[in-house]
Amino acid sequence: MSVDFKKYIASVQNFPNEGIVFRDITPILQDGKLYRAATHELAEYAKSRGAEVIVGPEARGFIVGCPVATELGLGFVPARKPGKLPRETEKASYDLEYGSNSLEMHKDAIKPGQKVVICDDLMATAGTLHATKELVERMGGEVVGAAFYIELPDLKGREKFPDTDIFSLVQMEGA
Ligand SMILES: O=P(O)(O)OC[C@H]1O[C@H](OP(=O)(O)OP(=O)(O)O)[C@H](O)[C@@H]1O
Ligand SMILES: Nc1ncnc2[nH]cnc12
Repeated sequence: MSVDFKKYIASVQNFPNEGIVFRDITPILQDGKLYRAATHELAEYAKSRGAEVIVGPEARGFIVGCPVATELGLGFVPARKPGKLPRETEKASYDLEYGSNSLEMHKDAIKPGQKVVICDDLMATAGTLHATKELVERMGGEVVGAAFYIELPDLKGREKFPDTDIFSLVQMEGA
């Protein structure tokens, strides 16, 4: 099934801050066929990259990445916001379109040499991708790709990762 996913993304002006156009994927999630189709496209991509594990940043990266992992029979590793993981962690900080934050992963979550595809709903400035990739690499993992429902090309996230393969279902103009 070839789907025009853009039709199902809601654009909300001035959320969460003035000047931001929030791209809301919940209309995709609440339709079982669309959610499955989006998951399937990301799973085909991850398979083509030879993914051995899927990593997703909290929170929307869980919604996007977990079904990709289960479709492929792979494990899922969460990158969580600070203070949520109970065992020893690695931490990386990042800026995003509307603020800054940190992400943590359990230190033993990725095995040296393991091939990782990072999944998330959207790439804007790619600060989140940067932090997630840094955590994976600190543990000796290899990021073989990153997959998103939405990419905002005007924020030039892709240009920050000339050596990383990046896949997105749709590109949307504007910040
Ligand atoms: O490319 P960037 O500029 O880093 O922005 C993209 C990130 O921003 C959003 O997450 P957010 O931190 O708002 O968290 P949420 O998933 O918990 O809503 C989105 O889900 C991406 O992870
Ligand atoms: N414009 C945007 N819409 C939804 N999530 C985002 N995360 C960062 N920028 C975003």
